[in-house]
Amino acid sequence: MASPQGSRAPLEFGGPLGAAALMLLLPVTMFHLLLVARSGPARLLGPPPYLPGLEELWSPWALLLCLTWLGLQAALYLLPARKVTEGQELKDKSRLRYPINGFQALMLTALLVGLGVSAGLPLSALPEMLLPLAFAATLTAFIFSLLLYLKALVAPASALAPGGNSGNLIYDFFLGRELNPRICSFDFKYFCELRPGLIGWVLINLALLMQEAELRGSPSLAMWLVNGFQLLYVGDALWYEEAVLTTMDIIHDGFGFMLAFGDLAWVPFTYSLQAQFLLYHPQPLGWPMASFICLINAVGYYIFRGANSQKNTFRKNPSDPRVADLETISTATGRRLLVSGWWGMVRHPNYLGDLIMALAWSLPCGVFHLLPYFYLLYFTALLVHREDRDERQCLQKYGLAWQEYCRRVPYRIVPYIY
Ligand SMILES: NC(=O)C1=CN([C@@H]2O[C@H](COP(=O)(O)OP(=O)(O)OC[C@H]3O[C@@H](n4cnc5c(N)ncnc54)[C@H](OP(=O)(O)O)[C@@H]3O)[C@@H](O)[C@H]2O)C=CC1
Ligand SMILES: CC(C)CCC[C@@H](C)[C@H]1CC=C2C3=C(CC[C@@]21C)[C@@]1(C)CC[C@H](O)C[C@@H]1CC3
Repeated sequence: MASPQGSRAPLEFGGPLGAAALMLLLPVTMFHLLLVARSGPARLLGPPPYLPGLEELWSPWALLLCLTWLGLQAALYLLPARKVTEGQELKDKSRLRYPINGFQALMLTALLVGLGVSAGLPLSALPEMLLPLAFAATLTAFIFSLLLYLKALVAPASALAPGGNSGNLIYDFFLGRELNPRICSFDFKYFCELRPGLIGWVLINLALLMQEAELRGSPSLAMWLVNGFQLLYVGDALWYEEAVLTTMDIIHDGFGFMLAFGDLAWVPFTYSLQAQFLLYHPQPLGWPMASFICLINAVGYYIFRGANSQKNTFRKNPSDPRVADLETISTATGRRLLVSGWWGMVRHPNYLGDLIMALAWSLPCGVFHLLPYFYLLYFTALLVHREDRDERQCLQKYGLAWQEYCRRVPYRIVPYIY
């Protein structure tokens, strides 16, 4: 099958073999983490405490809950939005329209959950259901990816993603064939990237905090910090929702198993690992250390937000007074590249801020277990790989100008180190 560009895009993620391995490895890792987090020794690198049988994984109630959650988030997505914005230009020169109401969905979910809890909804029972819920989410992601693959078979060539159309079934199923699968104006990738998984993540965190309060009288300081930091991160992503429209996931990647599983299962069940760990392994944390960790998170957030906002402002309007004085390089495409400000420090300052925050999310869990640092380790690998993919795409897009940028700003993520 020809790629939509006529020539085949180079294979990523180790080709079909790498894709097959990841499809197996990612769910296995997620279940390993869920099992180990609740075990006494909580050893990241040891074997799981036991292997759960199907009766422990499969629950029709969990599947129903998972589908109800998706239905609720879809209904909130369809509510009137404060703004409808246009995405990047597509190959056929058209632009898709996207509702900007993610933050509103977060607030309405908080309201509904608050009403539910005060009416007796047993939210603190959620942690006991994490295993069957994760299984239901994985199953849903798998079936959803299958439907997306089938939908792509009847999509016009112009709707296909640059990668994900190699002709190899496993590779294409993993990467995703269609760039922006939609039914009417409902955009599946945009919806999944920001709503059910991210909001589900903070809801699971909250349930863990409530269960800790039930078990020990009140939530620990460590649990408050993890909940607060991660709520800030999710709130920020939904507040600046429009920025996701320029990420490579939306512009470049198809919607397949990688993103469906990542969004619907991986994010809520592994990103909540620190809170899961704290429920079963309470950690003493004093105010001086807590203040220091808050400072680290604040520094990370400052860099992350500063860098992302600077680029987004510049891309929207290069003459905006907040960015008009920054030094730039012209490119043959007509777009310019920032070479001063945050983007003159390293080539991905936003990744640096994100990694500093990831460290702050693990530190409340102490330094005697590796498990709560899983996110930091995985995220470092993800961002290094992502940075490499982005560099290749930018080199292709900007050619000599990108080489000049790399010469002027030699470090990728960490100044003087990487
Ligand atoms: N928590 C998580 O699991 C994850 C979080 N993230 C976070 O999401 C955010 C978005 O990340 P991501 O989509 O990977 O990438 P970026 O937001 O870093 O976007 C990269 C793009 O920015 C543009 N760009 C690069 N350099 C410059 C420059 N000097 N001047 C102007 N534009 C430039 C290029 O696109 P163009 O020129 O076409 O505009 C490039 O393709 C980040 O903060 C990241 O940390 C990302 C992945 C996972
Ligand atoms: C499981 C796989 C190895 C990879 C799955 C990757 C996905 C989990 C991530 C790909 C890009 C993401 C982004 C975000 C969350 C994680 C995924 C979906 C954000 C929404 C997180 C908040 C930031 O402010 C914006 C991010 C955009 C990219």
